[in-house]
Amino acid sequence: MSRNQSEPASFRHALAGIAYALRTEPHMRFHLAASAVVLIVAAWLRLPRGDWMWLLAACTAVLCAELVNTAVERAVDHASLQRSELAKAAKDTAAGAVLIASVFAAAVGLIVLLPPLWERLSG
Ligand SMILES: Nc1ncnc2c1ncn2[C@@H]1O[C@H](COP(=O)(O)OP(=O)(O)OP(=O)(O)O)[C@@H](O)[C@H]1O
Repeated sequence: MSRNQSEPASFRHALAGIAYALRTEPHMRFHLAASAVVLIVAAWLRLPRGDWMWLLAACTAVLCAELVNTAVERAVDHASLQRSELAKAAKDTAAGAVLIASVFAAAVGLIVLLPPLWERLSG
């Protein structure tokens, strides 16, 4: 592996990593679909720019956490498929990152998206 790889090559590898996670991780597909729905609803509600920033931050946090979680799972399994306390700690900690990002995203959804959505649907 070259340490001086060109920018387009690095970009291609990053896209390949995202495509890999989408192909192999149902959670990643769910988070991407949920992000798309949230952003479509935000556009429909014509939310102000400040609200968009929160929603984009929440979607980005969840997708990045899921990518890192997938990377940790693969790296641990590549190192050894044997069960160990350290392997468990690494995977559980990475899963914790996804949980925290998901709770943040749910809170942002409740605070930013729910009130205007409720208003639109009920009025
Ligand atoms: N080598 C291992 N040694 C000890 N415990 C492990 C090991 N591999 C997995 N585990 C435990 O099983 C849990 C599930 O691990 P796994 O690799 O199956 O990920 P997962 O929960 O299926 O994630 P995803 O659904 O995102 O693929 C881990 O969080 C950890 O607690």
